[in-house]
Amino acid sequence: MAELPPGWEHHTSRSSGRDYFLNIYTKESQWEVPTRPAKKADMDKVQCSHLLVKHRESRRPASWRCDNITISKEEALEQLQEYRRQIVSGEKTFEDLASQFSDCSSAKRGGDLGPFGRGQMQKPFEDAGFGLKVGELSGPVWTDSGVHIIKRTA
Ligand SMILES: O=C(CCc1ccccc1)N[C@H](Cc1nc2ccccc2[nH]1)C(=O)O
Repeated sequence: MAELPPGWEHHTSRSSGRDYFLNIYTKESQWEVPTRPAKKADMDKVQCSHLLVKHRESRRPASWRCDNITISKEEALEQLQEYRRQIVSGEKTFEDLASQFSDCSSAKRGGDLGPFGRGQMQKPFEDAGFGLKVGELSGPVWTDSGVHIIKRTA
């Protein structure tokens, strides 16, 4: 492979055997051979994944998992705290539980919401996300959507 622009690593996919390229700053990967230096994560953005449990008072008490969510706020919190315990103990991974149980469409991507800046997400979520260090897991965070645990990934 010709010399790569700065900030990229050349990898080979274990599943497909295809070459791919990893941005060493944002940990994002791409199939296309990079032609420009890898962009650094902008400090005014964070990247988070989350696991959302909705309840009957959620702004939209429905999701890909359930077309009519009727559990109480207390029950949602109990479920979320059990997921958090399993993640912290190492019994389960965040991505596995978010993929299976999150009431947000981001469940399809292990809970990943992509990078976001201030002013994009509901305020309690934004403040929690910007308050985390990379790799850190939040406690329960309440928004109009329900109750979340948030993992900052970049
Ligand atoms: O708003 C969305 C989509 C969020 C999303 C952003 C970027 C990529 C993929 C999904 N879904 C809501 C549930 C929900 N409420 C949230 C509040 C804050 C952050 C993420 C959230 N997810 C819902 O489904 O009711």
